Amino acid sequence: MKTDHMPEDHPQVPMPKTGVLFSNLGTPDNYDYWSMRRYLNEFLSDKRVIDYPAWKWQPILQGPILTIRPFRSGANYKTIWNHDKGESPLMTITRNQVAKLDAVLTERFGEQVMVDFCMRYGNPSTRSKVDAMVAAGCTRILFFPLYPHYSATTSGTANDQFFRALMAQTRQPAVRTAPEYFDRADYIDALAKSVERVYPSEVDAPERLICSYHGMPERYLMEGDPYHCQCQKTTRLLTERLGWSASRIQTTFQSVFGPEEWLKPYTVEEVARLAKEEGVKRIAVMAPAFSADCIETLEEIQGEICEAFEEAGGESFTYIPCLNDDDAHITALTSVVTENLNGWLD
Ligand SMILES: C=CC1=C(C)c2cc3[nH]c(cc4nc(cc5[nH]c(cc1n2)c(C)c5CCC(=O)O)C(CCC(=O)O)=C4C)c(C)c3C=C
Ligand SMILES: [Fe+2]
Ligand SMILES: [Fe+2]
Repeated sequence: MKTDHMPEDHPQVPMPKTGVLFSNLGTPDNYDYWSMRRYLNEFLSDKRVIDYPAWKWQPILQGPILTIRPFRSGANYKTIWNHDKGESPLMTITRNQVAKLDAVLTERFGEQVMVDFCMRYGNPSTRSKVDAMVAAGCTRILFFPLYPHYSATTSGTANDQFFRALMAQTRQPAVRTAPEYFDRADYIDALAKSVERVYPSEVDAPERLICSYHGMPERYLMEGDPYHCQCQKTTRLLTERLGWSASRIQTTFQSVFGPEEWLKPYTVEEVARLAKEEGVKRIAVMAPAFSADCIETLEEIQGEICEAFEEAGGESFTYIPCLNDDDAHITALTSVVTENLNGWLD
């Protein structure tokens, strides 16, 4: 943008825009040892994720964990890798979601809105996308962590990284962060529709529907992280929306890491217990804490957790995919965005 009173050598001032920057967890650039090591090192060095003092944790992380885990996790990533695109499913799905959100938001608000995504760990980095938005003229940014539930280990650290990126800006934009949306009717409705696509009514339903949420150390709940309570509420609201009997739908937590007690019951133990002790033969599992399918759903749920159920005597295991780029999901996310742009873009 140029105006008459500007001297010839005045820096270019772009037309002001409003940015909507979605943020997901991040994923390795590849599944080889060094890509995995780089990703896990960044992730597991984050104090919001693992809060032990560095003098105690770093020797363990840099020693045994980053020697062994990159091989193990790399082998798991290889089984789910999107070889055509050369990237992990989390990356492909996040890009597809954000392309749809961009189309809807641009149709609604025109070229004054700029929509993009970044990752908390790895690429595209939060810093690079904040730099790009500011350079493109965004004088306002709505930052949107793509997690339905708030946890300091996910949304909290995503926001931290956003604020770190702002520290580097000469011309800081005005900013907002989007709130969690675990109890919104449109998000619950999107979850319910994903169940009803597979089981149109309770008559068709399996003996149990397991809502398996990513876990975290129990200690974090005691220290005030609201994630556990928000997960429980999502299951309750989903049960009410589906109209199924409450005893058919359960909450469990997966992906235990390290020696501490994590939120319970553990999914892998509960599905085995159901088969062994209650004689349950048919279950379905869904993962409402994940906005996109990823290693934890495609490999852990459909691999390890499914095997635990079948080895314990279970016969039918169905995985209900995450909301990904479902239309109902895009509608729910668009509503959260438009509500949080209120007064900026109408
Ligand atoms: C070690 C502590 C971890 C905590 C606490 C944690 C919380 C947490 N994570 C998600 C969402 C995702 N996690 C993913 C992968 C993943 N998570 C951890 C550890 C913790 N997560 C690790 C070590 C990994 C890497 C995979 C592995 O090596 O096994 C992913 C998937 C990434 C992908 O590329 O597909 C997501 C998404 C939530 C919602 C959450 C909240 C409590
Ligand atoms: Fe995780
Ligand atoms: Fe709780």
